[in-house]
Amino acid sequence: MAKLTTHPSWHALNQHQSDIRNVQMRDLFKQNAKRFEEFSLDVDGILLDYSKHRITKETLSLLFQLARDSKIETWRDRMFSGEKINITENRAVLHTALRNRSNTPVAVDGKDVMPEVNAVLAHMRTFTEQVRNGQWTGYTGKRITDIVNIGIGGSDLGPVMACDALKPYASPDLKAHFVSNIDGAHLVRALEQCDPETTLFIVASKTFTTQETMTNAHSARRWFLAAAKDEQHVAKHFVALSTNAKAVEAFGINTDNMFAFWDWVGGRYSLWSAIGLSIALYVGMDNFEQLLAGGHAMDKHFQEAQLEQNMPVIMALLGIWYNNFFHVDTHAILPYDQGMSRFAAYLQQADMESNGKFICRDGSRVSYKTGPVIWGEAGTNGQHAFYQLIHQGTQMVPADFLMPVKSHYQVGSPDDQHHKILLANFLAQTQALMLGKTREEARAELAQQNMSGQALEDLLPHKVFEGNRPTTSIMFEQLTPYTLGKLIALYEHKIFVQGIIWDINSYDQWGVEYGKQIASQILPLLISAEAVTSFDSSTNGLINYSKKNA
Ligand SMILES: O=P(O)(O)OC[C@H]1O[C@](O)(CO)[C@@H](O)[C@@H]1O
Repeated sequence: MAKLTTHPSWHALNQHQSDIRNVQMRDLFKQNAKRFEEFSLDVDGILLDYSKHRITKETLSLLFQLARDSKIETWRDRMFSGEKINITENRAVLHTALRNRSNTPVAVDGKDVMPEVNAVLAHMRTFTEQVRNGQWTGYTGKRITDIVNIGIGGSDLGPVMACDALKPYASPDLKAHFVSNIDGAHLVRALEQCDPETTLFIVASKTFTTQETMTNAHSARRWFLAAAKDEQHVAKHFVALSTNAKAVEAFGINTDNMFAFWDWVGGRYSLWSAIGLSIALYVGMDNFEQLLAGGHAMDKHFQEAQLEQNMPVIMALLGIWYNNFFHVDTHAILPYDQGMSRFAAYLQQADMESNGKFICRDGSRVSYKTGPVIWGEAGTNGQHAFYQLIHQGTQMVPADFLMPVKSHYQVGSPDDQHHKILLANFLAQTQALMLGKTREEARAELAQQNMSGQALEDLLPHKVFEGNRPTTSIMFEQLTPYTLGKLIALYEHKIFVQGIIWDINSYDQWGVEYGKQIASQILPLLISAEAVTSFDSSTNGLINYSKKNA
């Protein structure tokens, strides 16, 4: 593939950026009453408003050309067809097969994976129904009341986020806990709320070797056996979600109670697989399948819509526009829905572990910026924390605002004031960020408040908002399992498109390994009594301080 920066569209975008960088969005809205209609898209109940961006029709057409120069459509088809596009691990990238509700054949190494996918889904259905209807009991015959998912990264963040988001669909008889951190506090605090007789542990690990997960799982097993006494009872209380049957067996979990998935499912793309078992237990298998159906609907849109009407492509290109042509460093995810309060954390892994890379697919170093820092918080909490910087800070922070029109929670009657206030804030923020407040407007406002003279002049500069700060608004009717599935898949494909344009492999994560390697060298040294001198002086000093004060 030709180097990104040599594409004519790249040069044209650089030139175009210098032509329009001072254009004000407020003027673009004044000049074109149809700006919203022209820069928004409604796909199967998800509305994407990208009119509050520093773009014109020309910007978009250059960006679409860049996507075409990067052969997005070809790469997309290669991914969906099961080609091994994860070149450093020689693996296909097929999380889309997990939610392939059309059940069309998808081949890896010439073999259709759909029968296996469907078999695991059927296993999940049988098991979740047994647990939820009380047929599956603990070792004393009591029904399961608590599930504890033990996993980390992709084996945790997706299930945590989805269970939180879909709480209105949850069974009132089942509480879900998530333990990820190796800090013992995480496990202890979860176990404090559980009874060994009625707790089911789900050990979720693709590799079944991850230090945090295996240590937590062994400690949970000890906690359980301290009460249950007999190893045979483990079978009723521990199930595994993994690709590694040998390690599952070695842990002592019957492989009948193992829910499999495959190496072509990346950890951060795995909530659609058996890793979603905690979601299926919590909200029921029908709802889990709705989540899959939503993901599949977005897959079809991504595959079938032309680039100009393609939601993930548009979002990816807007990200490229700011990242590579305005040189911004971050991207905020701001859901106005309390249930989505873990959505930014989920996308942090999905995006940053995928696109935080400086090496091109051919092994050379990139000469442009790749993935931004992803962060965020649920509205309106974020407003009272970091929005100040988004409004008046010195750096541009493009942000996605997400909001359901209807809430699951009606508070107060006759009309739900909470949700209306939330909606008003959502709408106000994006408008304020776009419009800003000019010196003249601020002056008039202060005068109206009876300020004048030097006092007014002193305060005036602090009251000015430059505006022109870009936001995307994503609205949908209600946060249902189907809609959540669509939203997650939307972001997954956005990440894919950006990775292809940046010419990096979005599906490995070698960067995570290095820290793990060093931790394994340090661990034995923490146990010995001798002072450590083998590392740099800072690391030696910190190790020796911790030993002295242990
Ligand atoms: O499911 P596993 O194998 O325990 O891995 C957990 C996580 O660790 C990582 O490899 C690195 O954080 C992630 O990609 C993965 O989601």
